[in-house]
Amino acid sequence: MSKIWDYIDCRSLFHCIDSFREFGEDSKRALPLSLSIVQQMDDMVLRKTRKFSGEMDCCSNNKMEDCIEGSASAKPGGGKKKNSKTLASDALPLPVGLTNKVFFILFFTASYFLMRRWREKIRTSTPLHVLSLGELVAIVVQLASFIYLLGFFGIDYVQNFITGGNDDDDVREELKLISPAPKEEVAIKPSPPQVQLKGISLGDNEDDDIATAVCNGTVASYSLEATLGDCTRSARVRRKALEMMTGRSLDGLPLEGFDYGSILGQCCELPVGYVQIPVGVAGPLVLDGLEYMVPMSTTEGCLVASTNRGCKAIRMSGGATSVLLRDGMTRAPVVRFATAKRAADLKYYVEDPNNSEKLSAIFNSTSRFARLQGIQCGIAGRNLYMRFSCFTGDAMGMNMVSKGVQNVLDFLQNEFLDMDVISVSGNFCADKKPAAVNWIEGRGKSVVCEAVITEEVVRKVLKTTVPALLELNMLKNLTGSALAGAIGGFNAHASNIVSAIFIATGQDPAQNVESSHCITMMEASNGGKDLHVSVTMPCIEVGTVGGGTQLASQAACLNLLGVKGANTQSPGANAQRLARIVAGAVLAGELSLMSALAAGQLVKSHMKYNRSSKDIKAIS
Ligand SMILES: CC(C)(COP(=O)([O-])OP(=O)([O-])OC[C@H]1O[C@@H](n2cnc3c(N)ncnc32)[C@H](O)[C@@H]1OP(=O)([O-])[O-])[C@@H](O)C(=O)NCCC(=O)NCCSC(=O)C[C@@](C)(O)CC(=O)[O-]
Ligand SMILES: NC(=O)C1=CN([C@@H]2O[C@H](COP(=O)(O)OP(=O)(O)OC[C@H]3O[C@@H](n4cnc5c(N)ncnc54)[C@H](OP(=O)(O)O)[C@@H]3O)[C@@H](O)[C@H]2O)C=CC1
Repeated sequence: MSKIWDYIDCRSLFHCIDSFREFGEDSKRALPLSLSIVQQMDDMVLRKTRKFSGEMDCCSNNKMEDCIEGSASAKPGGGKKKNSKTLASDALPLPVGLTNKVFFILFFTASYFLMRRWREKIRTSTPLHVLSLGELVAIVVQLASFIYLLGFFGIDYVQNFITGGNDDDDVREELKLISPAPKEEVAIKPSPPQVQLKGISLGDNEDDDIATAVCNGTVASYSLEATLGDCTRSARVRRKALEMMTGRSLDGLPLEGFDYGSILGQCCELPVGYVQIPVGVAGPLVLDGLEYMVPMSTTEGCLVASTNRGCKAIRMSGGATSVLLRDGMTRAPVVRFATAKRAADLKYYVEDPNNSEKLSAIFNSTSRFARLQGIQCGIAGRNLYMRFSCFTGDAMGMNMVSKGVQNVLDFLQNEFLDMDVISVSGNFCADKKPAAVNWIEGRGKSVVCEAVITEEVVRKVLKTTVPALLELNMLKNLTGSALAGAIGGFNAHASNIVSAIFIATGQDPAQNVESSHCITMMEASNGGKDLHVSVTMPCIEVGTVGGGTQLASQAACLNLLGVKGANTQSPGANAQRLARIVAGAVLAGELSLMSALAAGQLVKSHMKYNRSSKDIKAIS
């Protein structure tokens, strides 16, 4: 019996039963009641018909992962099977809805008529089997409509019962399409052996046929995962289609050996393979009394060697120390009012300490970890920019802070009805762009890292002198950058180290822009004998959960550093440690490159480690 409950909306059915009771109690309401029953049954019919017509286009109406679940579990031929189902009503020339209405009205009217007649006969002691013409007609009508209704609802149920409920599975699949399921299940769903796609005929080599359909636009490339239910196969088919479309080979771009399920709905759309970037390791980096082997993913020869040399210099001088100055990710929406006065009203409202608790509660309710720290406002005419800053635990936090900001905007919209939300991001944040606001106020983790390098180490390991380094730093990193009008670029190559660690550990590489903001200071220490070197980096935007950090290779690199995943004891501690490591590695990189430049070693070293000695002509 549970099968039919799955099949028909229970609430509608109970409603129908209630209506039946009412019908018996008050026969005067027979017609309106039967019409309302018809309406309710019609809703059921509609749902049932939708199931067969396969009209639900999950990819256009639902989130990708929602529809993946449904289609990933679809049985072979799912779609076609649904289309080819035959209903009793198919035999009729009228639309299903209208036919149903007619038969329901006939059934209930005939039943009502017969019940009244039989009650009359019982009262007057007339034998029940003596039938008038009207009663005969009513019985025929009742039987005919009963057979129709049984055909529409009942036969299908009986068939299901006999065939083991295959069709029920279809219904469950349809329900799965509507309700999102856990992502993990999506990734591990076994692929169906055979697939039927609407409008294309599949031969022996299904993948080629599907690739052709992608090429000619019959099947959308982005819907392959949902349709095939197999992420690797989807990437293979998409890749084949791409080669067919462009006439260019993708040989050399690996396909196998990657878990495409792990990027679905989180890291990359339309995958056709993956790029291999080598990972080198520099270290040990001695930082805050601990040793780290730093993974760096790069194709710039010399970079890892250089950082490694810097690590050696730091280690031999007793290690580096770091300080975390602040930790808060930012997002700044822009809203517009009719006047600058109204924009200022909102500015005063969000800056009023009496409102901060309320706004924090609204923001914080969107996450277990996000905690609003403050809102900094900037006004341009009648437009208000609110730079929200929030703690984001071990996540880099952009999705998290955006979600919180959206919630606050929804609240503010009710308080300031004339507020026009232009965009959840108004560039006063500022994400992935060089901007003075980040350089001055900070974004993500602000870290300063320092070390005192002994004169002996400068001479023996770095092959230069303290005075040469002091002079170079002043003329290059400070004066030269000032002349260039730099914002946050008062360093030699912080972005080299930041990007390499970002790629290795699954950070968002575009955020290397502001994460590389850095001022490198070199000052004389111990009476001018030794070198005090520091890097101050106000915007290191890193996380150990979310984004690419969960991918196998990147997670392995985080594991190497001892900061993989969420820190359960102290949320945020892993991400903060990673930020300190980034700063420490930048310190090492700065020391080494600056020394190479001071010693006139740069070109020579790059000729050795960064230029191929192979015959390029022969290779290409
Ligand atoms: C290449 C070095 C390190 C040689 O430096 P060296 O002092 O001649 O090397 P060494 O053989 O004497 O070895 C010293 C230490 O360096 C390390 N080291 C040495 N070789 C290796 C290696 N193969 N692999 C790993 N580590 C290496 C290693 O720690 C070694 O100690 P050991 O282990 O022998 O006791 C040096 O010349 C150097 O650092 N050059 C600078 C290269 C650099 O930093 N490139 C970055 C890219 S430049 C750029 O993109 C930005 C730029 C330049 O445009 C920015 C700007 O405008 O300034
Ligand atoms: N939306 C945007 O504007 C932008 C997005 N991005 C992208 O955003 C992604 C990163 O967003 P981000 O918000 O960092 O990550 P996620 O969107 O993955 O959010 C982090 C998730 O991890 C959960 N979580 C579990 N444990 C912890 C913990 N200890 N600390 C923090 N969170 C934890 C959070 O829980 P809970 O649900 O309770 O918060 C949340 O669901 C990257 O892919 C990046 O490329 C980049 C720039 C802009």
